Amino acid sequence: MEYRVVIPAAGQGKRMRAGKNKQFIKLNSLPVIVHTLMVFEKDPQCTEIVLVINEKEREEFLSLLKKYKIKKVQKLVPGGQERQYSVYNGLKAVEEDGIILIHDGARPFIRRETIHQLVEKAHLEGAAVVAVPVKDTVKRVRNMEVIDTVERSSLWAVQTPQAFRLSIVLKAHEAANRDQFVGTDDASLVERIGEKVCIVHGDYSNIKLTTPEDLIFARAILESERGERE
Ligand SMILES: Nc1ccn([C@@H]2O[C@H](COP(=O)(O)OP(=O)(O)OP(=O)(O)O)[C@@H](O)[C@H]2O)c(=O)n1
Ligand SMILES: C[C@](O)(CO)[C@H](O)COP(=O)(O)O
Repeated sequence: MEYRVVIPAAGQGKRMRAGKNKQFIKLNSLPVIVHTLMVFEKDPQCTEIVLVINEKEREEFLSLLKKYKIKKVQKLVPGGQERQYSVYNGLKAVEEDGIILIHDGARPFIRRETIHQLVEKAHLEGAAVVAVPVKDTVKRVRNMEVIDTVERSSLWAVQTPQAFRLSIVLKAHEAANRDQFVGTDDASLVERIGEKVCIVHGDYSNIKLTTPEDLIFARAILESERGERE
């Protein structure tokens, strides 16, 4: 089942405190964004990658695409102030209907088999996201005081990719813009217009590189899975 992917990579990486966009940090001599792009470049079912970037970094991204021979990125689209606006700019650049994945450039460890399960689920149901059961106890807190404990058995930590029929996720973004709603993921925009969103059980290793310690985990994941990743 073919699909296209929008990869938002236009953030500043403030929480990483690396002094540059975390997409350019090297893991085993390859920039984070190249690890991520390669998963889709090598997947025969992926027909197009739309990469959303900070315009100030266009030359740096173009040079990486050339150096690593990443051919499926035919569109480099400018990002926005929020991740949601960057994703919307990417979605508007997709010209054909079908299944579209939205995947953070900062999540380099997504597995092809998970992507394919997700695409199938979205094809059947309209929307599906990768998630893992929460391991910690989660509490609602105000002013550093516990308000209540959230019952854990129904809690899942949602990651990306998030997969949708293009028409559904475009409608959801348009509604969010109209209502000036900003969500932390794309599925929340689809949920709020009443569409069903299904879960595909992913891997705990599909981490989002957000804070410095995530780089330690990332290098350990690469070491532990050396040679396994396609
Ligand atoms: N305005 C934005 C914000 C984020 N992203 C992208 O969305 C993904 C997830 O966002 P996050 O991990 O929060 O990245 P940053 O926004 O760069 O991190 P920070 O919040 O620490 O600055 C990243 O690949 C990031 O580049 C984007 O394209 N446009
Ligand atoms: C979309 C996401 O990766 C799902 O877990 C997450 O919400 C992105 O959050 P961020 O603060 O924009 O990184």
